[in-house]
Amino acid sequence: MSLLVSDLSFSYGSKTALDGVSFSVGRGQFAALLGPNGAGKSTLFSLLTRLFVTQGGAISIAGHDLKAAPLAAMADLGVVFQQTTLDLDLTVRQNLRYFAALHGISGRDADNRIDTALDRLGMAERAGEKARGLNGGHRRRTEIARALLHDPKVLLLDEPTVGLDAPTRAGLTRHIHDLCTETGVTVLWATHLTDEVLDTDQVILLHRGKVLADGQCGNLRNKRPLPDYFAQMTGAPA
Ligand SMILES: Nc1ncnc2c1ncn2[C@@H]1O[C@H](COP(=O)(O)OP(=O)(O)OP(=O)(O)O)[C@@H](O)[C@H]1O
Repeated sequence: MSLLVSDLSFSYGSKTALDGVSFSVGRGQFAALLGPNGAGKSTLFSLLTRLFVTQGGAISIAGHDLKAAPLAAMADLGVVFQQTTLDLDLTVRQNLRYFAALHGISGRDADNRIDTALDRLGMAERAGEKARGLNGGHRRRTEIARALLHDPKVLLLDEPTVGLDAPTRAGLTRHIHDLCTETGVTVLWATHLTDEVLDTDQVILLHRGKVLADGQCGNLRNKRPLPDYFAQMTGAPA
């Protein structure tokens, strides 16, 4: 399994945010972490990215236990945070070069990786543009390209389409699905938007800190529209 989460729990003081969360995602799988506001998605991402320290349970990334082998685990992890983290005064290529350098990648190797990543995201022609001049969708693509530079085996995206219009959202969602198929990268995509999920995707339905359902979307929804299934399971509108 590329991503393994076992019996994970986390509390903010007396407030339980995650309660015995377990799931696994296989290589090249697109998994949607679906949950209404307050379900615990951001807390889970904070634990997966080591912003928070795990209180109970375990996380394994590409076979590396996050606690026992944090550097190896993080080397196989790419992350796209909800808030943009680009330097708007730098060009797309400069933003990516800076990140590559942080990973010890420089020179021709860095440039080759940057070209490949930008090409994959349909951003090759924008390499010389300042990030400030890009629209929201292209900024997101730049961040995804950046997250792929070090060839991670697992890519986490925390509500990556927030603030984007419908066609841009659809394009980005399609791109990431293609990426799974073409490169074998494993994706965990947090969202509360059911139209970003395909029937062949794995759905991990999180609600009030617990996994309510985990399976292939088509099987879970069983011919019902996904928003109906989501609403029935969580009591929240999709
Ligand atoms: N710093 C904090 N202190 C106390 N409770 C918190 C804190 N951060 C989150 N919570 C609570 O923990 C639970 C899970 O929150 P979390 O932000 O992980 O959910 P989420 O699914 O990411 O929601 P959203 O989509 O609104 O970000 C919620 O009940 C939330 O109110």
